[in-house]
Amino acid sequence: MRIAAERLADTTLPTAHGTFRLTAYRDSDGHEHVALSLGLADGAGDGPGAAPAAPLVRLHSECLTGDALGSRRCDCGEQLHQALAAVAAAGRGAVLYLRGHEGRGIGLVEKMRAYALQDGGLDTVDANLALGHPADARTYAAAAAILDDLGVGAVRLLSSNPAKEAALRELGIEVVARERLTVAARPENVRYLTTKRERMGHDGPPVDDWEALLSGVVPAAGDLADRYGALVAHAGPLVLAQLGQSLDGFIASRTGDARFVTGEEDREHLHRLRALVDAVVVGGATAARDDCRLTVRDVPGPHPTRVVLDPGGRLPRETALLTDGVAPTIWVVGPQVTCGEDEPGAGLAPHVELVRWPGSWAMDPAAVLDLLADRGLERVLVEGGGRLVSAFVAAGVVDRLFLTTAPVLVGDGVPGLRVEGRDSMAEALRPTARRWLAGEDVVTELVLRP
Ligand SMILES: Nc1nc2c(ncn2[C@@H]2O[C@H](COP(=O)(O)OP(=O)(O)OP(=O)(O)O)[C@@H](O)[C@H]2O)c(=O)[nH]1
Ligand SMILES: [Zn+2]
Repeated sequence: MRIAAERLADTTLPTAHGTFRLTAYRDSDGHEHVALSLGLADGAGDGPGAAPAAPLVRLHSECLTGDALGSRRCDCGEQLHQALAAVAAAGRGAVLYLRGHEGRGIGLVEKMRAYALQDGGLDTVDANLALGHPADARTYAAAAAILDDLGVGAVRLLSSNPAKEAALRELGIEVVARERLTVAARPENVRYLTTKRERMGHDGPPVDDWEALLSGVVPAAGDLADRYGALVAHAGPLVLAQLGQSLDGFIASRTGDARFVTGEEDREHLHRLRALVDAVVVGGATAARDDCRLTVRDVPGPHPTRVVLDPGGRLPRETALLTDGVAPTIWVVGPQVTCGEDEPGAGLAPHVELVRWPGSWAMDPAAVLDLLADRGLERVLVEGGGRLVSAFVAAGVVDRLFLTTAPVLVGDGVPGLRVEGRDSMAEALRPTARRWLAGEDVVTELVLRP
């Protein structure tokens, strides 16, 4: 049964989008709603044969944080303004501002509790469920009653939510079309937008799969979801390793020329891995030889912290990692290394932290990972050179190894991955493998730890 919505006040409201008729209602639950409308009375007078097109209508759910405070966690504020602009442009229609809908009907305080759970990793649906609420507790009877009062029996609905359309139909309002409002995906809202699409049946424009993965959401299907979804979904510490080598197992020629063993697609893959981890680790000799930057350039995404394991302190002071300032760099040197005339680390750029490897230990992989974990860097990519990656693999600390092979034969040079020799094939390492083509190259992903 329709909740009566009583009309209590009628006035006008000049806004940035034009001057609307503003009508106030109270429903039988005590919620006070407003309708901002334009041209509805005019349209009603068109008479038979010249029936006006159904007006543009938005049922806007109250969202204090988005509508009034400009929150970027959701798309509500932008949708409200787009809807008002669309109705103004059409010259005929209404935006119903529905109270009691805050937090999809669970109220402001509960929505903020849900946000706190989302800060801890839950998505918007699971956060509601964890608090004992339905994913969506809104009802639209008051909205239908208000439309009735405004003389609107058929609408072109501004929404990406098919459930709203169905609810209005149930309540006897004809929905002749549904038109979507588009809000730009941003790092802060992409997870929310993706969850609405993937879990709440919204059919707004798709959020870019890579943006979704960067925000921790795994799209339902697609190459990127297949390749990187498991890494994104993996909770807790994660150690990845990656090497690009020739088919005969070299990462550089015998003069150290490493440009370029694998192709552009593999480099893009490497940049995606970098964007998905907290830190990348390289050996000092490799960093000195390649003067690499270890940043994310081929795809959107954050740069990882760069960690150079350099027992001999060979990294030249003018190298990009120590001078470019674009991402934090941790330079781990052996206990005996002197870094200049003065105090260790004197004169280093502010983005560089110098760590002296304590006393007698070798830079053993597990201890390196502990050092990084102490700094909150738990998702780590070990990316070169061959000896360093092999040492991490041999230490049994790598979860997944991405080994790209390029159809090139180098004959002699800097070796890529090396594992301990076995006497028989039966003893050889044969981990679960997945592979895909990256241009001319083959990426093989080996699952070393389940
Ligand atoms: N519980 C909860 N509510 C939220 C969250 N983010 C936004 N909301 C509320 O969701 C409501 C808006 O609903 P949406 O799901 O964004 O969109 P919709 O109204 O279903 O669909 P559209 O018509 O396309 O906008 C507002 O009342 C917001 O307060 C959240 O993370 N948790
Ligand atoms: Zn909102």
